[in-house]
Amino acid sequence: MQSLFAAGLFSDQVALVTGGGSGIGLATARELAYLGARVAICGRKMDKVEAGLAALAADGIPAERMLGGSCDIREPDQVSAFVGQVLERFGRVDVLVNNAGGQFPTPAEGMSPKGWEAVIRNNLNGTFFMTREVATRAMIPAKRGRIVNVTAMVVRGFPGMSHTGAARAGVENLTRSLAVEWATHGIRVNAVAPGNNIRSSGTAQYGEALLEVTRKATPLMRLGTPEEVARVIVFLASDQNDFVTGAVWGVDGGQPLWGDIWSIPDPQAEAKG
Ligand SMILES: CCCCCCCCCCC/C=C/C(=O)SCCNC(=O)CCNC(=O)[C@H](O)C(C)(C)COP(=O)(O)OP(=O)(O)OC[C@H]1O[C@@H](n2cnc3c(N)ncnc32)[C@H](O)[C@@H]1OP(=O)(O)O
Ligand SMILES: NC(=O)C1=CN([C@@H]2O[C@H](COP(=O)(O)OP(=O)(O)OC[C@H]3O[C@@H](n4cnc5c(N)ncnc54)[C@H](OP(=O)(O)O)[C@@H]3O)[C@@H](O)[C@H]2O)C=CC1
Repeated sequence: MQSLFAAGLFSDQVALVTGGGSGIGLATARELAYLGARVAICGRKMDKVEAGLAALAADGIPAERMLGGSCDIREPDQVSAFVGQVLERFGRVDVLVNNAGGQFPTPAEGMSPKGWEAVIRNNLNGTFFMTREVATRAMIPAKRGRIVNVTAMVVRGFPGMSHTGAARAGVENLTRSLAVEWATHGIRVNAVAPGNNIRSSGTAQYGEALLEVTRKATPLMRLGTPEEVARVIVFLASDQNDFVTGAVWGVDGGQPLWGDIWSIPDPQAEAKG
């Protein structure tokens, strides 16, 4: 593996990456580990976490520098237990990447209260629970930390997935609040918003036809990769970034600026039959 960043940039540091068993999370964990960090990854499904650990091992990361566990970020008890495991094993957390998340497509009018709540819990509540746990137990006592929240490109709303749009906007606002509240604790808090155009294990479920729609609505006329998102996350998580906090950085090929992204039906065309 080659990296844009200086070898050893994260030596002696510990990084916790939620949803680190697949996609953008795994690409981030790989880059951090390659740069010397000890990495802890988690997800709901242990088989995915184990596949992630195996991928890191295949890239030459020694077993003593990684830890994987099952943890549903929506459950405060599981979050507390996992953070406890990481602290017991590695003794500190320098970097937290809140990458775990996801949703399902549905028109707002057909969304049940449980469906709405499931996605808000997954993306907004889970991010807050993990952040608070890591900050209070590791970063605030150490007077040092870098948090990077992975959101989504929601500047034009998220028609067809309004629950996730609301949750991600909430995380962006949380990013700004905590950047100010915790500046005096030596903690920087930023967010990375991938465009809805990154080819990953996550977007595979949307199918090639929708991905083609989103590709054509991207000025750079291609889909992005998990590694391209990971590089921006890693920069923000590093000591090379010493004056950026409370920022939301898009990695989207210019998608917010141009093009019709959403394949939702045109209500007027529908009315005409
Ligand atoms: C239309 C616009 C599409 C534009 C497409 C553009 C191109 C792609 C852009 C993609 C951008 C984003 C990419 C990504 O985020 S990648 C990550 C991908 N991974 C995921 O998104 C999967 C995550 N999903 C989950 O983990 C779970 O589904 C979730 C946590 C969200 C819910 O699981 P949970 O176990 O909590 O939920 P329950 O099964 O208990 O159900 C609770 C209620 O929610 C309703 N529900 C759940 N899943 C679905 C579904 N797939 N479809 C419809 N409804 C769903 C369910 O019905 C429950 O409600 P009710 O009991 O009232 O029925
Ligand atoms: N790819 C894209 O185009 C875009 C992605 N994003 C966001 O980027 C992030 C990474 O997505 P991507 O890599 O593409 O997709 P993946 O589906 O590969 O990654 C999501 C990861 O999060 C984990 N996860 C989901 N919910 C939970 C939970 N409640 N607790 C713990 N872990 C959880 C999943 O593991 P498990 O299922 O085992 O829990 C999985 O490893 C997500 O937040 C996604 O919504 C945003 C915009 C666009």
